[in-house]
Amino acid sequence: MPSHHTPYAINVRGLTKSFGGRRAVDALSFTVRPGRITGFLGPNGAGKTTTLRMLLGLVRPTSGAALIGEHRYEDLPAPARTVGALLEADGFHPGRTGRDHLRTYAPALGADDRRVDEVLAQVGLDEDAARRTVRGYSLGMRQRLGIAAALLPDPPVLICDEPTNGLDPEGIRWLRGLLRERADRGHTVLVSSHLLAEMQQIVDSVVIIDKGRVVYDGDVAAVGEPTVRVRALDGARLAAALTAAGAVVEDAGDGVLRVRAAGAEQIARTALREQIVVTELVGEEHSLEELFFSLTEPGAGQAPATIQETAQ
Ligand SMILES: Nc1ncnc2c1ncn2[C@@H]1O[C@H](COP(=O)(O)OP(=O)(O)OP(=O)(O)O)[C@@H](O)[C@H]1O
Repeated sequence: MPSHHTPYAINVRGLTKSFGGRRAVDALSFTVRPGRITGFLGPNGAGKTTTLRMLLGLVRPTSGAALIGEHRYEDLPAPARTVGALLEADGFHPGRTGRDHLRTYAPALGADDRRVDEVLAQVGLDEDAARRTVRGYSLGMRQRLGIAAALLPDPPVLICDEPTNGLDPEGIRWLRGLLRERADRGHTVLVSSHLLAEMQQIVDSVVIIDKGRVVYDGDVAAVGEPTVRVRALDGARLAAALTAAGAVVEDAGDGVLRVRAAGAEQIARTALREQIVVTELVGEEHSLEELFFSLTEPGAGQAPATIQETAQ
């Protein structure tokens, strides 16, 4: 049997799910690597929850595969110990205390009472909270309890659907630390969310889907990298000079160059040295939010974007 510490990638291959005649998930393919936090983003109805449910063996794919490592969830030797999942934070018995809730699940997951107390502490539910019935929990406390349940077996794969729901800014910071710690231990972490600004702070990679298809799959660091938009009378010569100086230059069409790895001042100095007239020079910041809307707004292209393409 694989040890708790065996890393598992998540492999989604040609995954399709139709409800009636409608494709909620449409030939989706992406990989979630261990040792990173991957965000799974998309507008309402994009197919995020359906995809996560297929990964957890709760929904049967129409075709394609949703694999943990190379196995379907139900074919894993110890699925519940391998994959921790936070789906919706309302599957709790309202009359049961937080601690009792975890104790109910613990034996099947190979966790003892000490582990229950450990995860309660990890999610910031103190002794008073642990003794209270879930009926009196706030949404944020329920979310923390759901995360505690997912962490009980210390699983190498953690899948969370909208984990920031109900968390205040402090709670979001705490969640970020918790997910980071798991990724740093080589675990696989997949988190779905609508909260793009927060996701940009939390995740390393992002898979954006829209209408059941991947529209972006890449590093968040590449999304946030600033670029400079330049227009010059002799664009081709300026591009060559900038490239020679170590910048990454892309022809954005319509006479515009998009430059990376060089600031506006360096570009202006290069143009001055080469005696090229610059007619436009604008710094551009790229947020995940901006990318998200450019890819998912009505009329946005459906082809999977590369980092180069999305910078245009
Ligand atoms: N059991 C079901 N029967 C019929 N249609 C469904 C079912 N589950 C999901 N759908 C449809 O599939 C599409 C994708 O839904 P899904 O919940 O996966 O999207 P989502 O990205 O998680 O959205 P949200 O952010 O709103 O939760 C939607 O059009 C939804 O109505």
